[in-house]
Amino acid sequence: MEEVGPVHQGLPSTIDPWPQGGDGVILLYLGVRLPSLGVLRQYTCLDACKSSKPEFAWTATPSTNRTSFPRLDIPPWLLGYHKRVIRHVVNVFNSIPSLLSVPSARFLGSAVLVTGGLGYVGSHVCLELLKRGYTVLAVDDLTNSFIDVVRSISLALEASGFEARLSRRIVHIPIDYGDAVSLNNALIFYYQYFDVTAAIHLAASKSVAESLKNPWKYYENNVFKMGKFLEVLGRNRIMNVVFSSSATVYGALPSDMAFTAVSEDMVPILGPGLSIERAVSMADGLTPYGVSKILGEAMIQKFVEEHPRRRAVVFRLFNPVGCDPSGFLKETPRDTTWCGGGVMQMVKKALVDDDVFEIYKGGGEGGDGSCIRDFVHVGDIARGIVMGFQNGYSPEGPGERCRVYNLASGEGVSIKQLVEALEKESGVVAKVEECGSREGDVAVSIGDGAKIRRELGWMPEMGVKEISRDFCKAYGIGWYSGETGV
Ligand SMILES: O=c1ccn([C@@H]2O[C@H](COP(=O)(O)OP(=O)(O)O[C@H]3O[C@H](CO)[C@H](O)[C@H](O)[C@H]3O)[C@@H](O)[C@H]2O)c(=O)[nH]1
Repeated sequence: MEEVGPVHQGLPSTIDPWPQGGDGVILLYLGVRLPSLGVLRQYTCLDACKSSKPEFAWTATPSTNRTSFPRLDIPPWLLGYHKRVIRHVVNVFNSIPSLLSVPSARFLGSAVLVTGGLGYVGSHVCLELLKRGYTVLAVDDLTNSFIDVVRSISLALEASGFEARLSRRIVHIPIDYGDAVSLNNALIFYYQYFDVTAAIHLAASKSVAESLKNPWKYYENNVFKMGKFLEVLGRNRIMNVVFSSSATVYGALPSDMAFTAVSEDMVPILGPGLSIERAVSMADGLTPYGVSKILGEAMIQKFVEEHPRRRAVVFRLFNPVGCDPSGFLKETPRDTTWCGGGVMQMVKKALVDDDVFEIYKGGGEGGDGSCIRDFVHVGDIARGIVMGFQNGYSPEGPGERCRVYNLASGEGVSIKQLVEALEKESGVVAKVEECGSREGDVAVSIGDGAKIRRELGWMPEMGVKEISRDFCKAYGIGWYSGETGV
């Protein structure tokens, strides 16, 4: 079998592997030789480099603050011969400068593992963790994100008035969260520096429509890989887990209950007392994406049951929208067809590129003909997730070791109302067209937020106005086209 190569091997060639550090931000290269991993390349964004602390002075020296290391290129004609032996020799040569730049192992405090850490919700969660002084290990294979997000997070952190401090750092681990061997090796490596105490699992394929076309991708990415991931967490004794599930587990409600705000107990987590058949009948009209999330929740429950010290919080996210108020951090999906083509991106096309925005039919009787969603500002979502993660440690927290919460505002907003709010905030009028309903869409989705308010004290701080304002600011739409941070 082919030896496991460098972990960034599968990345598209368009990615600049050596991004430049921004103003006041130094991107640090850490190269480490691990037995089965080849040369593991990490980019560490250390705001701490600004610190005058002597133990970090080395990070700013010219030898480590460079954007590329000398590499030995293998001529193609040589590749055919004794491929593995040659690669091994080359790796040894290549690892010499890396080894010279690695600090001696020392304990730098605790860290939180965030899968999908450079994605839309993930990057905002990383920002929230950094604001609260945590070190973040962001696992992200860049299939639906870009390396530049690390820099955006740093800029947003600075813009939010948080001074760069030694205790705040984000490390990007460019691997697939379901690649158990690489993840395990990365954790073994980082345990030299950090005590990885918790994992926030956000990585997933997330399009309802795509899951109908290609269900196997959803079972693979959201279920099978998650099983391997939990096994790695168990092996590395990570006891606290937060899992982002979705409102999609509720499916569609009967028409006489269409405007009911769904509560957590309407679809409990699958377990011995609740079979999958029963769950599917409770949540009518489930899509493969919905099933993958129901199974994910069940796996988290099982993970917790297996060890008395494990705790988990499952969040059912309603529609995350908006951007960080700084304007530096926004949704930058690589896949703009499915997992990045949410409603806001579609309205943006109409506002900026003069496209026609298609309003899908839904909403039920008494509505305005468009679907109704419970939109939650992504900053509020991130704050809720971090509150849940912190509460997981708290002995005073609610007794159950695996808890489930809706991350919902409790208020329904129609798509037409959302478009109006964006038009008002930007000063641009969008061309719209009313169409038939979209396959897999539920007409109304509103979550009951009473439980999370009661137990965690979370409630959204921003509504549709702030969502529209921050979105227009981040993308420089209409009146915001001259703003900084765009
Ligand atoms: O061009 C468009 C795009 C969307 N919509 C409408 O806007 C609403 C939101 O659509 P999104 O595609 O943004 O989001 P969904 O509600 O379909 O899905 C979202 O919520 C789900 C939970 O219900 C999952 O969590 C999923 O990952 C997340 O993207 C839907 O009613 C849809 O009909 C339009 O009218 N026109």
